[in-house]
Amino acid sequence: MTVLVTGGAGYIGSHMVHALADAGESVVVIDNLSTGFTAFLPESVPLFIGDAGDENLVEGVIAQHGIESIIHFAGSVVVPDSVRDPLGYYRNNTMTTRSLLNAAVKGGVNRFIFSSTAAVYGNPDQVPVPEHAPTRPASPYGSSKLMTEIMLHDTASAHGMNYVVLRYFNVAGADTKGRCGLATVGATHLLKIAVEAATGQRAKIDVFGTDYPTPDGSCIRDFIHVSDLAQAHRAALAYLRGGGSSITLNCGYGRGYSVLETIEAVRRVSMRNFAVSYAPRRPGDIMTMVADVSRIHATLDWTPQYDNLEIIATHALAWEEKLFRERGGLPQHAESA
Ligand SMILES: NC(=O)c1ccc[n+]([C@@H]2O[C@H](COP(=O)([O-])OP(=O)(O)OC[C@H]3O[C@@H](n4cnc5c(N)ncnc54)[C@H](O)[C@@H]3O)[C@@H](O)[C@H]2O)c1
Ligand SMILES: O=c1ccn([C@@H]2O[C@H](COP(=O)(O)OP(=O)(O)O[C@H]3O[C@H](CO)[C@H](O)[C@H](O)[C@H]3O)[C@@H](O)[C@H]2O)c(=O)[nH]1
Repeated sequence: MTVLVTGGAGYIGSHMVHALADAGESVVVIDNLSTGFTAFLPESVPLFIGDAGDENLVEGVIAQHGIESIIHFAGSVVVPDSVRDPLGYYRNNTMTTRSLLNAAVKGGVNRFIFSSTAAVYGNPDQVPVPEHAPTRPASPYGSSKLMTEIMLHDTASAHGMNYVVLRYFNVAGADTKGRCGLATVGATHLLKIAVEAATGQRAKIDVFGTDYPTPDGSCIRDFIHVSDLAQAHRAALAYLRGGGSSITLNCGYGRGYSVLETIEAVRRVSMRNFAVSYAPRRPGDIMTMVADVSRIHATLDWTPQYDNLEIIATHALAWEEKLFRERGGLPQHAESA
């Protein structure tokens, strides 16, 4: 009963690996380390450094380790990069998953959990967004994930596989034991930028757009703590092991916070009054993105532990302070100090 985690050395994947290992599961990782870190992994977990789309590698790992389920995080994740390099995103997200699925089918793996994204919805007509909302991705990143969802659905129907697609909303926070967190150089996530400002690595944070028709004029997001997200995957695994049929689920808390509220939360928990400046809207931003979470709660045995913006901000800050200390107090990017 071994679980294969692709992209297990990355931000979310490493939390998944720790959650599985903490629960006594047998787990192996395939990661090409393009954006991952070996230091995030427990020493007891075998790491195969290679491509999740390398069918020979995957078939070998499936056979050698008796893989019963695959949790697939490996991929490229930066929305603006996908606009510049759509074919790179279709290769590393869509084509890689096609090869991975082919190896899974050949190896007889019939449980598959896939990291999808709220970006598949594009600009939603209704908020909170239910899973049956129209999918109109506004970027090649979102399209590459939606194409993968479709491919997974067809493959599962043809080959007796069951899957859970998890559409993540805004993932944030870090492991409470400090074992892993967001360390990607150049990450642009709001909470990451805010904690970089709070630790003095940035002179200020820009708020992209304060003229939206929202209560305070800034965009609204549904933040989910990365450790709760990992536990949602464990619940999805239990659901599939219990004979659950294929399903797509939103992963969020179902509650939105504005960009300004989020920055205020980081100021409060850090007790540092870093500068905030108002900047024009960021092209392509969606005004309000909040998950309808009724289906995930009706389907999975999952109770979030960290559904609180200040707790998420506290954990993100603690992780950033650790990274900053380890770099000897040097900012992540020379240009941002
Ligand atoms: N972070 C978010 O807010 C967010 C939101 C929605 C969905 N997701 C999805 O979650 C997954 C994980 O995202 P993350 O934030 O942890 O990103 P990440 O970049 O930290 O992790 C991706 C991991 O996959 C590895 N990888 C990339 N391509 C690979 C390949 N072809 N073969 C093997 N390994 C490969 C990288 O080295 C890295 O360890 C991605 O599929 C992403 O699209 C993330
Ligand atoms: O320095 C910053 C950074 C972000 N923002 C704002 O904060 C909000 C959130 O931005 P993020 O970049 O943190 O996240 P996104 O909502 O754009 O995208 C994230 O969530 C999506 C799902 O909703 C996708 O999964 C995507 O991969 C993931 O990065 C946006 O309004 C953005 O304009 C700022 O104002 N200043």
